[in-house]
Amino acid sequence: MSAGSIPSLSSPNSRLTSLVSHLSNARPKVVICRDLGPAMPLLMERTDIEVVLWPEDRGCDRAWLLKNIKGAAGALVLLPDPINEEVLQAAGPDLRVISTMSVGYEHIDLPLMAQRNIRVGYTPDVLTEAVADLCVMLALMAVMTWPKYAWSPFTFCGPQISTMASSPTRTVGFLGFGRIAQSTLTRLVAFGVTHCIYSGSATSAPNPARDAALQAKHKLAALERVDLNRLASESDVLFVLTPGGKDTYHLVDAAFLQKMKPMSVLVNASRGTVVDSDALATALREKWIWGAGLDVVEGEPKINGDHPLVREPKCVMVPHIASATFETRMAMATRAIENLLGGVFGTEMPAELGDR
Ligand SMILES: O=CC(=O)O
Repeated sequence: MSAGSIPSLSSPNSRLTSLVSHLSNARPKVVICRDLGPAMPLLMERTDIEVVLWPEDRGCDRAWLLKNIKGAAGALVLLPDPINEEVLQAAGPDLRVISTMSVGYEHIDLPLMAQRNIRVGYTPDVLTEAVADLCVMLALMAVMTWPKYAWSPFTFCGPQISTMASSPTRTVGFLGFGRIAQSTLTRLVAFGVTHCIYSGSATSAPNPARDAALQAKHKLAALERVDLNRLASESDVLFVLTPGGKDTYHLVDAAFLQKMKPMSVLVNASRGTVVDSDALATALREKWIWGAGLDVVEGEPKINGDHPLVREPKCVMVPHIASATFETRMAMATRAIENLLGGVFGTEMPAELGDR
C-alpha cells in the first residue's frame, strides 16, 4: 500500500447496518471482535458467510462475545479477548477456528483448543519489520533520556550505540532470538555492532549452523548463545523479545538487572510480564542501568500516570504500538481473515498454530 492510498476507517455502525443483508442460517457464522477498517471488505463482500461484528470502536465486551458466538463456526479475536472454556461453552459444537490478529497467543488456551479440535490462526512474520524498526527507535531514545534540562557540555549525554574509534566494540543482547530479534540485529549492524549474544528458551534447541551463518553474514566478531548471567552482564543494549506467559514471567527481575552494565539500556517489545516493573523502576532510579525503552509494560493497558515507570524520567514508553504501521496492520488483518476463512471452510490457513 502506498502512503497516498491509505484507506480511511468507515464507521462500525454503518457496517452494522449492512450486516442485516448477511443474515442467513445457511451460511457459517463468524464473529469479529473488532472493526478491521480497510480490511473489512474481505469479509463483508463475501456472500458465503454470516458476519457478526462487534459494533463499537473499543475492545469487545465479554458479554457481547459470549452472546454472539453461540453457533459460530469461527471467531476473529484480539489480544485482550481471552479464549477459554467459557467461550467454547458459549459457542457450542460448531466452532471450528479461532483466528487472532496478533503474533502473541497467550490469551488462547491452546491445550483446550487442541482437545476440542479447534484450529488456531495467528499473524507471525508480517509484523517482524515494523517491530524491529520500533526496537531500534526505543534503543536510540533510551540512551538519550534526560530528566533535567540545563545545558552544559556533558549534560544531555548518554551512551552511544554506534561504534567509533575510541569505543570500537558494542554488544547487543537478545532475550529471545526469533524473527524479530534477528531483524533488529540486521538493522543494528549498520551501527557497527560487533558482538551479538542471546538467550533462547530452555526448550529451544541450539542452532550452531544458523548462528555461524548469521555471524558471517553480518561480519560480527561473535554471535553466541549464552546463559542469563552473561546476557545481563555483557549486553550494552538488551532487547527483550521472548514470548510472554508463565515460562518467561519476570525473567528480568532485580537480580538480573543488578548484573547489567550501568551504561546499558533495556528495550522490551514483547510482553510486559517478562520484566518486573518495580525492579526496573528501582534499577533506573538507582542507576543500575542507564535507561529503558518500553513498548509493553506489566498491567497494560490499565496503567496510569502514577505507575512507577511512567513517572520514571529515564524510561521511554510507547503504548504497545510496535506493529502499528498501516502496511503491517493491513497485512495482519488480512492474514487473520485468511486464517479465519481457512478454518471455517476446512482449507489451508496461512499461519496455523500447532498440529491439528
Ligand atoms: O503484541 C502484539 C502481537 O502479539 O501481535
